[in-house]
Amino acid sequence: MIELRGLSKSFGSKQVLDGIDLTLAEGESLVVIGGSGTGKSVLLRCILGLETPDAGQIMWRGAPLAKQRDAFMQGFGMLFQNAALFDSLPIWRNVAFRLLRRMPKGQARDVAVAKLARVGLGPEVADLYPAALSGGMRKRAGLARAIADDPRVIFFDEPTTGLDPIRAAAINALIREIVDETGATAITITHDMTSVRAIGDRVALLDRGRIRWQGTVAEMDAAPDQYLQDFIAGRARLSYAGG
Ligand SMILES: Nc1ncnc2c1ncn2[C@@H]1O[C@H](COP(=O)(O)OP(=O)(O)OP(=O)(O)O)[C@@H](O)[C@H]1O
Repeated sequence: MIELRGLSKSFGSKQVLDGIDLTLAEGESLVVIGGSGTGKSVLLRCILGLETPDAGQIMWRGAPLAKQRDAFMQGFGMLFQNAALFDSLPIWRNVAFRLLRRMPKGQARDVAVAKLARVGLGPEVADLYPAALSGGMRKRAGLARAIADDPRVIFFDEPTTGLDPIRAAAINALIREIVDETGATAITITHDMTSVRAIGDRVALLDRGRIRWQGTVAEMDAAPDQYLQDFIAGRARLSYAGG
């Protein structure tokens, strides 16, 4: 459904992506992991059209994504790293942001309240402003916004950053349920191995601009790649310092 072929991107003399090949089937949940600064965000930004790759292609449903950008974005939802809610808008308007462009206010509000319920937030939250919500609730509201327009493709950017382990586990479980329920194709970027196991069908490890390893979550633990195993276990080696 989404296919990256030989995707490369440099900033000045720094080659960030160096020939990424990655295929994602419809309804699949892919988790991209990798050390800080390995280009995970740049990869997402290329798919979103916010960066122009130097080389390579991004295909969607068999044709170049760049030529179907509007159709892609219409069926797309995203949970941003820090939920990225608009502070000046009540929660329901944040959730209904896109819906308000194409349906009456009352109807958009009803959908927003239903999506909030799906992520475990009651109707009393709808009229609160983001500042009144805890970090976990903001994440849930961000998730409600991501699914408000029933997307076919969802990106989750560091979904558990800033949450305690129990709230992180709840968000991971909720994301997995939503991905299963909607059948949406999902790409998640994370450092959190608990998220990888909870959310992913497949994992791709990004290292020095390339996909160093990819396979199913089940294959990951037995994979004979030392760096992958150190990454999973959170083991440091001197050779990784600064890299
Ligand atoms: N617009 C830009 N101009 C110059 N360099 C950039 C730009 N965007 C990203 N980079 C560089 O590209 C590299 C990869 O950045 P990216 O944000 O994709 O890493 P990441 O894997 O998402 O890291 P983290 O896990 O820390 O969020 C970094 O060295 C970063 O400084």
